Amino acid sequence: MPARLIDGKQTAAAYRERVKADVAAFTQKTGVTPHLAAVVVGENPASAVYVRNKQRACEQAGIGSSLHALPESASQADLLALVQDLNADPAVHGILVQLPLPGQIDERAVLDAVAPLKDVDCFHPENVGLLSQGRPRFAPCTPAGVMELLAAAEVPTASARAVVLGRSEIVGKPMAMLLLARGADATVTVCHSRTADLAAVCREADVLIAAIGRAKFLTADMVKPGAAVIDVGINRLPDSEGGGLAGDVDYDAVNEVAGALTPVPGGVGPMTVAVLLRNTLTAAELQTAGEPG
Ligand SMILES: Nc1nc2c(c(=O)[nH]1)N[C@@H](CN(C=O)c1ccc(C(=O)N[C@@H](CCC(=O)O)C(=O)O)cc1)CN2
Repeated sequence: MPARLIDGKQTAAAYRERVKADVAAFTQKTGVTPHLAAVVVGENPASAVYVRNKQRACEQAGIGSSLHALPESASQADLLALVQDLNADPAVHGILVQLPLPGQIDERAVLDAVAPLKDVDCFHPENVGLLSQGRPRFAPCTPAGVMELLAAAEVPTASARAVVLGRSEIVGKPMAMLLLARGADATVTVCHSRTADLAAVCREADVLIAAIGRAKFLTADMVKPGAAVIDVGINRLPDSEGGGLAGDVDYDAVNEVAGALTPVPGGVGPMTVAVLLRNTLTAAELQTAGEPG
C-alpha cells in the first residue's frame, strides 16, 4: 500500500492564513507593518525564484518587503556594509541573506553580522544558542516547517525514535534540536554520509528526516515499514536524467514502505517560506515598544 501523502502546500496555506490574521491584528494594534529585507548576491536563478516567492508571500500576508541585490562580483565589505545599513534601519524588522553566496564571500561572517533581533532565518549563533537551550527566539524555518508538517499529519514524536540524515547548520542540526526539545520528546540520532552502517541506523527510525542534499539518496531498504519520512532535499536533476526536481528520497520505492511521506515539490519547501513569515512578525513584535517578546 502506498504511504499517506503529507501535503506541504495545504499545510503551508493554512499556516500562512494564521500568520496573515496575526499580522493584521499586530498592525492594527501598533500601526506598524512588519518589513522583511531580502539580500541577494549574484545571479543564481534558483535564489532569484526563492526570493521572489518570499516577497510574494510577504505581500499576501500583509508584510512589507524590499529586495537588496548586489552583483556577483560584490566584495565581502560591500555585503557587510549593506547588512549594517539594514541592521540600523528601524523600518526593517527582518533580514534574510539568501544562500548560497558567491565563493569570495565568507558566509559565516555575513550571517554573524545580521542583528540577532532581525535574524529571521535563525542562523545567528545567539539565536542558535537560544534554540539549543530550549528557549528559541526564532524558529529555524525549514526544521520548524518539518515539525508543523508532522503535527498536521498527526505523526507522534513523543518517545519516537527520530533519525536525522544530514548534519548541516541550516537543517540537520536545528532539526535534531527541535525533535529533542521538551514537548516534541523524540529520541534523536543524527547521522551522515560517514556513519557506519547507515542503512541500519535509518531503519531504526519511526520518524526519518532526509536532509543530506543528494538526489534519491534514501532508498527503500533504509526505511522501517510504516515510518514517517520527511524529504527536505531539493535537488535539480541534470538534463541527462530528465531535468526537474528530486528530493533526497527515492520517492517511488520508499512510497511502498513508508507509512507517510512528503513529496518534492509540495512538501517541506512551502513550509520554509511560511515559517519565515511568522518569524518576520515575531521580529517586528520584538522590535516594537510595548509588544511582549
Ligand atoms: N537564507 C536562506 N537561504 C536558503 C534557504 C533558507 O531557508 N534561507 N533555504 C534554501 C532555499 N529556500 C529558501 O530560501 C527554498 C527552497 C525551496 C522552496 C520551495 O518551496 N520549493 C518548492 C519547489 C520550487 C521549485 O520548483 O524550484 C517545493 O519544494 O515545493 C522554498 C524555499 C537555500 N537557501
